[in-house]
Amino acid sequence: MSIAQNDLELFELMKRELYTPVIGDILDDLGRYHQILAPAVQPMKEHMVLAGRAMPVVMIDVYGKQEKPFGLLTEALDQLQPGDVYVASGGDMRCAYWGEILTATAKARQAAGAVINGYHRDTPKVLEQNWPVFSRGRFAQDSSVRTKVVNYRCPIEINGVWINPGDLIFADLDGVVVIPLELEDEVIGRSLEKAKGEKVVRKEIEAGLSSTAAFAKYGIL
Ligand SMILES: O=C([O-])CC(=O)C(=O)O
Ligand SMILES: [Mg+2]
Repeated sequence: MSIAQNDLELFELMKRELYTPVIGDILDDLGRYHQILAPAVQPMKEHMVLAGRAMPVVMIDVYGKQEKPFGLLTEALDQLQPGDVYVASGGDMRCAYWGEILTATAKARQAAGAVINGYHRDTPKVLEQNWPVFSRGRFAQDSSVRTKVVNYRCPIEINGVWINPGDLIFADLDGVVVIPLELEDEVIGRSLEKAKGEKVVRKEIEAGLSSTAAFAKYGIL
C-alpha cells in the first residue's frame, strides 16, 4: 500500500479524509455496484467512524439449549487481530448478535470495530466503552438458545455484498462500505482526490457558480 506506510496509518488517513459516499462513488465508477450494506445497518452513535479489515463471521439459527452454546463464538473473538472488523451475518436475527462482553473482548484485542447484520444489546454498556459498533438496532433477546457461530475468517455475503477476509471496511454516519482488497490502492487514491474536488466545488458554488457550470467544470456532484 503506497498511500500509507502501514494499515494503522491507512485507517487513520481514511477516518480523517474520507466518507462512505465518496468511496461508494468510486466503486460505482469501477463497476462495483454492490459494495454498501443495507441502510438498516447504522452506527450506534452518530459520531462513530470505523476503518479496518474484515474478519467475517457466519451465524446460523439454533432452537433451544445447545451442547456447545454460541458455537465457535469465543474462538472467533480470541483470534481477532489489531485492526480487524468483526463482521457478523446469518440467520433470522431472532436475538442480539453483539453486546457488552463481546465489545470488551474485541476492544481488548485492539480490533477496530464491529459491523453486525443484526441487533446488539447492552446499549449503555457498549456505548460507555467508546468503540464503534454498527448494527440494525437494539434488541434485548439473548443469543445462546437462538444462534451460534459456525465459521469465521471466511467469505460471507450480506444482501448481495460479498465480503472476503482482509477486505477494507469503512463505516460512518451514512453506512458501511466494503472495499475489495485487490482494488484498495485505486479506490483510496481516487476517493482522496474526489474528496478534495468536492471541497473545491462546494466553495465555488458558495461563491456563486451555478450547478450546471460547476458540473461542467469539475464533473463532480
Ligand atoms: O449474548 C450476547 O448476545 C451478547 C452479550 O450479551 C454481550 O456481549 O454481553
Ligand atoms: Mg451481555
